Amino acid sequence: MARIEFKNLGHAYSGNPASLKDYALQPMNMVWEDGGAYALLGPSGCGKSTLLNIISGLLQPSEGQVLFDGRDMTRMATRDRNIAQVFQFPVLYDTMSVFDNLAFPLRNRKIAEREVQARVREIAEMLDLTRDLKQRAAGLSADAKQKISLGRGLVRKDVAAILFDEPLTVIDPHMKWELRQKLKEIHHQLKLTLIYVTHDQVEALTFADEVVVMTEGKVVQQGKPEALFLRPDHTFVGYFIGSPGMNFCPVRLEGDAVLLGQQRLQIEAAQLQALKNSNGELKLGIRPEFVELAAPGATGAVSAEITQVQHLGTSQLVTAQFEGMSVKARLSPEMKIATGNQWLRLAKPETIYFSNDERIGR
Ligand SMILES: Nc1ncnc2c1ncn2[C@@H]1O[C@H](COP(=O)(O)OP(=O)(O)OP(=O)(O)O)[C@@H](O)[C@H]1O
Repeated sequence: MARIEFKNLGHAYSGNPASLKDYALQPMNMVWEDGGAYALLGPSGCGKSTLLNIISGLLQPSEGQVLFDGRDMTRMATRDRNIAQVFQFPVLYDTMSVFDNLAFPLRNRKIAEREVQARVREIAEMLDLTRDLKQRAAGLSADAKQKISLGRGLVRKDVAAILFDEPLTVIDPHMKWELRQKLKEIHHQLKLTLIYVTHDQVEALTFADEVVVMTEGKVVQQGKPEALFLRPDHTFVGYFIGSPGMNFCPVRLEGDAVLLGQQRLQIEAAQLQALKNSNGELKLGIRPEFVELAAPGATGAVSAEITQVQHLGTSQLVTAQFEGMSVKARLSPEMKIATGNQWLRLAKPETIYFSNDERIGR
């Protein structure tokens, strides 16, 4: 396994970008630690496949370098990079048995047959494929075939990294959950460097130790799932992670007063200072999980109109309007909540402030 490093790495398919907008991947520095389990998360078209293909060597970046353990691999062919890749759809030999499919990457590298036998059985056991080893791949379901593709990705011990490109797309929802758990377990057992591409936040947050969030060709945050939830660096992370995502309200300063529309909001002194120090477009961000009902005129609260209360079993999802803005609150299922006028506390220690969409302050 290897530590993978990007040095000023960027890619523009046109070859001559005039501005940052022209990059599929904006120039960046980044490190993927040896043995780390990473998820690369972002919406369609944000540059995930471009990044993965640069690591595997299917694509040469238009600028910068890719290093494996300090060695420059930027111009190295795919076959010399020692990367295993698992795609959305099964890639295997239908006429071969499951065993031979799993053994293929090892036999191809002239690994001793005794070692092949042992390793294939080990991986088959991990993926619950032991019973199917003698079967021909052709007769198996799409789920089972994709498990074999995962096994083929995991079977070699000597790879620099394993790249998964939305590998659970064809798997049915129940088994998806099981396989995600399996991959996590396998990672802990084998200590592989894994990069798992997905546009599904649940998949990313359950699989990875570190999540890398991308939008419009840019990595906007790399961090542990809790950090993405509690301290998003960018409004996109607040919006994309969580269900529903973070609430955002534009705020403005008038001297020492923080205004949301016509209402004045009392906030902590340190946060007020951070707002005063920044000169961009300001927004308050709070997760629905942290919004509270408050007494009229309470510190950090605004007067709002509750327009909808949805009972969701383990919580109630409340929609409220004020000053032309809409916010959601996730509240306890036992509370009695009526529609109509109600004060909501939005300024709390958990509240994050953004300037030009980037987090400021604490
Ligand atoms: N071969 C190409 N030539 C020109 N532009 C491309 C090419 N491949 C991708 N792009 C563009 O680069 C940007 C990033 O695409 P990429 O496929 O990396 O995104 P993605 O996040 O993997 O999307 P998806 O989840 O839909 O696969 C997009 O705007 C896309 O249109």
